[in-house]
Amino acid sequence: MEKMLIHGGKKLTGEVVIGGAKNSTVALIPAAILSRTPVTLDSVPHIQDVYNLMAILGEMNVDSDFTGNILKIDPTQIKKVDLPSGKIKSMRASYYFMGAMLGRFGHAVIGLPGGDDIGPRPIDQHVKGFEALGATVVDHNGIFEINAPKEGLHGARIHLDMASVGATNNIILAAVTASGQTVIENAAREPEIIDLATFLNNMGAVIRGAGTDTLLITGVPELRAHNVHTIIPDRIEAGTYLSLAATMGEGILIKNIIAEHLDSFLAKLEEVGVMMDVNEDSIFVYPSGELRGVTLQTDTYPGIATDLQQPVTPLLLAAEGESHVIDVIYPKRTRHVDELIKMGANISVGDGQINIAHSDNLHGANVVAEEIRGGACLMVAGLMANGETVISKVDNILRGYDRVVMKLRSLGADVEIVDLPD
Ligand SMILES: CC(=O)N[C@H]1[C@@H](OP(=O)(O)OP(=O)(O)OC[C@H]2O[C@@H](n3ccc(=O)[nH]c3=O)[C@H](O)[C@@H]2O)O[C@H](CO)[C@@H](O)[C@@H]1O
Ligand SMILES: C=C(OP(=O)(O)O)C(=O)O
Repeated sequence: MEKMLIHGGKKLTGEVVIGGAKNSTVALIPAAILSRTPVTLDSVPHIQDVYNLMAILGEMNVDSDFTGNILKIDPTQIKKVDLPSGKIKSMRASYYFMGAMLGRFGHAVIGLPGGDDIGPRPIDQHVKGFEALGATVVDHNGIFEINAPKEGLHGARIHLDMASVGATNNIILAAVTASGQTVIENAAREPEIIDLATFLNNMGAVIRGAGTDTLLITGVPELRAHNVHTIIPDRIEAGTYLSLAATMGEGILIKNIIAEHLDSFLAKLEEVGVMMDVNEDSIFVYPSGELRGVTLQTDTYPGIATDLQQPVTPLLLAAEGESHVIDVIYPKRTRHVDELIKMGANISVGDGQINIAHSDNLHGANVVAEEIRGGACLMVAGLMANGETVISKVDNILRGYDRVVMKLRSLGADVEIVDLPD
């Protein structure tokens, strides 16, 4: 089995360039099938999720070519196919094919991945949105069959019970070609939603209000791509390298960052005592001096992303005093805690929060990346720990971190992917 082998304890220096946002990319690729003309995406990250989405496109007779950072998608020969199993079950974001196929064909059969790795992830708000647009949705034990009425989808007013990123994007995908106007209230405001809306608007869609909590969508008959769309930088990848740089860096420049997307996280890093120069599209992180424990609570955007609470944990282990992490989005996102304890970390879960005490003697261990950000946390901890760390289920890291081994090695890390028995 492929594992990540780390010999930790080495100080790191140099520069790293952040890739395109995974959470934009996994929405933009399904969105491409709404176009009647070929689509070109730039700044596409080299991550397993992209390769899996390309395989799904292939099943729909949609050719794609990924060279350098450019992904070309040709949906002109697309075929309406049901996707109950296979690659579609390899990632959560497959659910975007529901909205995209509903918008393109008025019909979708999509199997969703089972098992929860960060706590419950219902899609009731996606379903509520599709139904409001006139569709019928039947759940055949995890395979969702969705059909538009004979006359096609119609605009509707939809109030989301929570500001769900996935539901907001999925409803956008279905509504852009519905007849009439759709209003999404309590919409998610994440930058990746603005990226999707920009991409669709450039193809002729009419979406107003992206980035606010109210979206107005006026349906158009069809979409056509004309321009290359450049994906926004991955703020979660950036936050992970910021945490690493503050923990183990001897001066690291992180390039291709939109600092505004990380505002609340950067403020928290400053509270910890991290010294940074925030420039127009890069951040330089100085070697850390004294670091202080803090209380960190996740929130929807512009709050601190749940996807950063695990990657920042090693930094909090390095800080003096106690830290507390409260994840209100995914309270059960704690699978990294037992693994960190194997490495000698003083960390526990209790009272609905993660309690972290200063741990200055982390040691290497055999640990498991049960999910993407838990895996990123173990990777940073492994780089910090003395001795050898072996991370299994490394595919969970590789599915969302662009060329991570190459990037870490360029900073001087001793890290490689190796084939080791379980
Ligand atoms: C591909 C992608 O973009 N993934 C991100 C997206 O996931 P995803 O879009 O799946 O997350 P949501 O924003 O939908 O989930 C937020 C919260 O709402 C709940 N909920 C959501 C939908 C629903 O129908 N019913 C419901 O109860 C979820 O259980 C969760 O507690 O946003 C999450 C929260 O920022 C991030 O951790 C993920 O990295
Ligand atoms: C949970 C995440 O991703 P996904 O929604 O793709 O599972 C994540 O990126 O942290």
